[in-house]
Amino acid sequence: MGTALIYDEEMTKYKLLWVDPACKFEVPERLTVSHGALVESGLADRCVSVPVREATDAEILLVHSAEYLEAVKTTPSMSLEDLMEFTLQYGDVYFHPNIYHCAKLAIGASLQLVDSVMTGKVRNGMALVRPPGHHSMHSAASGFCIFNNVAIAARYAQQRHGAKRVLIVDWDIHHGQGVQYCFEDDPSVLYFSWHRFEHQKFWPQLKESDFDTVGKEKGAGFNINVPWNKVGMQNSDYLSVFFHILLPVAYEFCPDLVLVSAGFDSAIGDPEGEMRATPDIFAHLTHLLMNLAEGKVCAVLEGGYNLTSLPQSVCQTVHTLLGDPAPCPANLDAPCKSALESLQCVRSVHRTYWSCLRHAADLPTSCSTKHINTAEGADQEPTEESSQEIFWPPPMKRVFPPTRTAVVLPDDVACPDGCKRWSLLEHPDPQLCLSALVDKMVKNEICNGLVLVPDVSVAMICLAQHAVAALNKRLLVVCVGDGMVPIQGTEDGKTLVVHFSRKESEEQRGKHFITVHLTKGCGDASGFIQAVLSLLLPLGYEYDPGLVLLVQKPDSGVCDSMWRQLTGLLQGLAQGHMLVVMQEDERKHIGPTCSSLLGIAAPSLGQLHSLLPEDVEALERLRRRLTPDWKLLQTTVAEEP
Ligand SMILES: COCC(O)(O)CCCCCNCCCN
Ligand SMILES: [Zn+2]
Repeated sequence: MGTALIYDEEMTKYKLLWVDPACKFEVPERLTVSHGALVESGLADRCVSVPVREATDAEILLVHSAEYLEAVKTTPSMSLEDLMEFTLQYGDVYFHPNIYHCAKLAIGASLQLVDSVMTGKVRNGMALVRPPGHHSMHSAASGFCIFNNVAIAARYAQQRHGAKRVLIVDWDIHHGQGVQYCFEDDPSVLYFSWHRFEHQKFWPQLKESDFDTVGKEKGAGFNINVPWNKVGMQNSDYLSVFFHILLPVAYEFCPDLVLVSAGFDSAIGDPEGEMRATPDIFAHLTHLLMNLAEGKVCAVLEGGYNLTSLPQSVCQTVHTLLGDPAPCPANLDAPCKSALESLQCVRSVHRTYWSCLRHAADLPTSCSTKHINTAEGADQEPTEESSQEIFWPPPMKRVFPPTRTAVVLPDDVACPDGCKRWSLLEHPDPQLCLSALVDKMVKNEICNGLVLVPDVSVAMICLAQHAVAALNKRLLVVCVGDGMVPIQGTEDGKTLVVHFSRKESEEQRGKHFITVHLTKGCGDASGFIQAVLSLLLPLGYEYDPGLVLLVQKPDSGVCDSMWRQLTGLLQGLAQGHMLVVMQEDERKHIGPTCSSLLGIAAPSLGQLHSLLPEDVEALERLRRRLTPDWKLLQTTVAEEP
């Protein structure tokens, strides 16, 4: 299944007709450079081009009032003076004779994308639109937005396609208050937004953009605000919020559709965001969402004003939507103190609504006091716009290996569609065969592989030794199932073993040999997925291996959908170089494993029940033990003594 790309140059045909410093950088070039980069890189040709259409009045009225729609309808025939007069009633937005037309196309593009994904015509997609939408409200334009594209798309997906639960992920650097207002009492739409806030000093300077606005009445818990109280947030800060807030909650919510308010003013170089996350981070943010809702992900452009990092970020997002392996995450280190403070605040206020956050810590003392007197900060100016030139390396070219998935199977087992059989014939010695396969992966001739062997333990040792010794690559070994893990020599840090087991392991074998104890092992989806999201992934991203070895021990009890989630999520590491090793009598897992290795989204796990209390305690004990060595596991600020 393909990736839809929806764009029409008509949406570049409006611009600011007078002087207004607040709106000066919302220019048509934002769209032309983004689309141009997709064409230039060959990505546009790999997408399914879907035409735009105009939204109907009924679709606009899903979110907006008739009065507001009627008012906007009068703008095409207005004189310049009338347009300026009309604009004055709203904030940080401008009107133009053609903006109503473009606003209808922006909604129509979003709805065409929803249709294409919900009907299964494509797997996922991106709509490049102008004007953006997430600030516009029931009866008001705001922040360059006329109509709320994504809010209308969410309501449309529910009414037209029967989507029950819709997740909106807003990674734009501004708070989409229009989306928040639209769904704040609605438990069927979970709105997640991070945004520059600076203790309410930053636009739109709303108290209700802070972490303690969680939704109202039945919608309580279904509105998640992550305020960035400082500029300069980096990749580690963004990933930490995904691992410790968004992903655990998103998997518990179990959406039928994921809409992304894809604003790229959260990328480095943007004059509005002033953050320092690099464009490749959007490859990982996108990848981490692609096993939700069976892969039904619709990204709709919001903001993004740096005409270099915007197209780079758009390309990173589309690369990943197409299934291309993600680049290795750029220089991750610890999340900053301010990010940790926000992380702890959000987890604390949401722990009553989400079982995956039940064990979250209390509000940090600093934040509760500062939280009381932030009102003082409201009237001050936000951080001065930095004038010095900012540089960042262009994202690495993402070359797709000639073979995506190689398989080593017993002769009597057919090679699954789309895979390439790696025959034992050329390499009579099975161990040599495995080593040769690893060599091809490291040379990027093969992306990933599945190997069925007589004895996983023997294979594991051989592969570990070869990968580390011969290839000098850091190796992450993820082992699922009880029993010994015969990997020696993790002391040198060249191998990190994470073992999911029902048995509490007595010996703690140091920082690089981690046993995750789950009462029911991998049989309990909610315990297992939470351990994967908030323990395994942070460890894996921080370790940044060159190769991932995923081993399924015999009778591990892991179910197909769980196994495919794990196989899918781990492909965000090591540029997708993952080798799955299973016992050769585990034939029923061959098909499901290969579909994940081929990039097909995993089935959803269903709405997850609460974690077992003993698992929660075990995971928290493990986190406390590991956090001094693994910074991305942190979820709280170190309390001042
Ligand atoms: C959905 O629109 C995308 C967006 O969120 O990027 C719009 C931002 C409007 C920012 C308005 N204040 C500008 C003040 C000048 N420094
Ligand atoms: Zn923005």
